[in-house]
Amino acid sequence: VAHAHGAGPVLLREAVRALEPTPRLCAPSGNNQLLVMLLGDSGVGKTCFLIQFKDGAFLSGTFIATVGIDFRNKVVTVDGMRVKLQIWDTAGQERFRSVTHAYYRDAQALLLLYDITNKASFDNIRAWLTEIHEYAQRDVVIMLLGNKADMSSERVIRSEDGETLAREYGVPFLETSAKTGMNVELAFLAIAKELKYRAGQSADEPSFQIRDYVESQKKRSSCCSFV
Ligand SMILES: Nc1nc2c(ncn2[C@@H]2O[C@H](COP(=O)(O)OP(=O)(O)OP(=O)(O)O)[C@@H](O)[C@H]2O)c(=O)[nH]1
Repeated sequence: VAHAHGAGPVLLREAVRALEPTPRLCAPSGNNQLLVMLLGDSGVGKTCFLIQFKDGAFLSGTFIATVGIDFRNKVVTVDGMRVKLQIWDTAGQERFRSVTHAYYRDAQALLLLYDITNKASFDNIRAWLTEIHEYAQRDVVIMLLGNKADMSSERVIRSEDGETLAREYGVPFLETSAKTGMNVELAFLAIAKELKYRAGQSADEPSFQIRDYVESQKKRSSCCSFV
């Protein structure tokens, strides 16, 4: 019997879905559809992050590990233009890597998550970036996200550590919470803006810097720590 996230027998839903073929994902159908992929270790909160963005809800309770790959669509408005995001939620578990690798090359943007309460998930970010450089498009937009920022009492990775790592790799960084929704929408909007800017870049358009945009828009805390 396989185990989900090393924490008990595989739940029925996972067992059933494991028998299903990997879903066929649509290729981009035009300039207004963007393919975004969520990556990171198992348990960092990728599925919850996507559900929070899509439905404004948080799935608490039993953790059901994603099998292979899943996706959701959401339309956002960026500078007055409707953009359809097709967001692929990948399984963080090692045993599904060969499945998810196959999809990297189609993604225009990658949200790479770690869990601020889990040091291993942060330490593994370098390995994830190595995989990204091996399998993804060279000009893919990458954003580093330190998720579960609501769990301040269990924090083991300081915000500065996330910022330093992101700076080293030249990618924007945000701390997020799939539970409270902190910075969740901002992460997707920043990516959509960056991709739209790249696609429509013209000489008279003021230059858009995703890192400056994220810095100016982000919420530093999910709650009331400075009140
Ligand atoms: N407090 C808190 N818990 C979270 C947050 N995000 C996810 N969780 C919890 O973390 C656990 C794992 O979340 P998932 O979204 O299933 O993790 P995942 O990264 O999709 O895992 P895999 O599918 O195995 O790759 C669940 O029990 C969630 O309820 C968050 O922002 N804050």
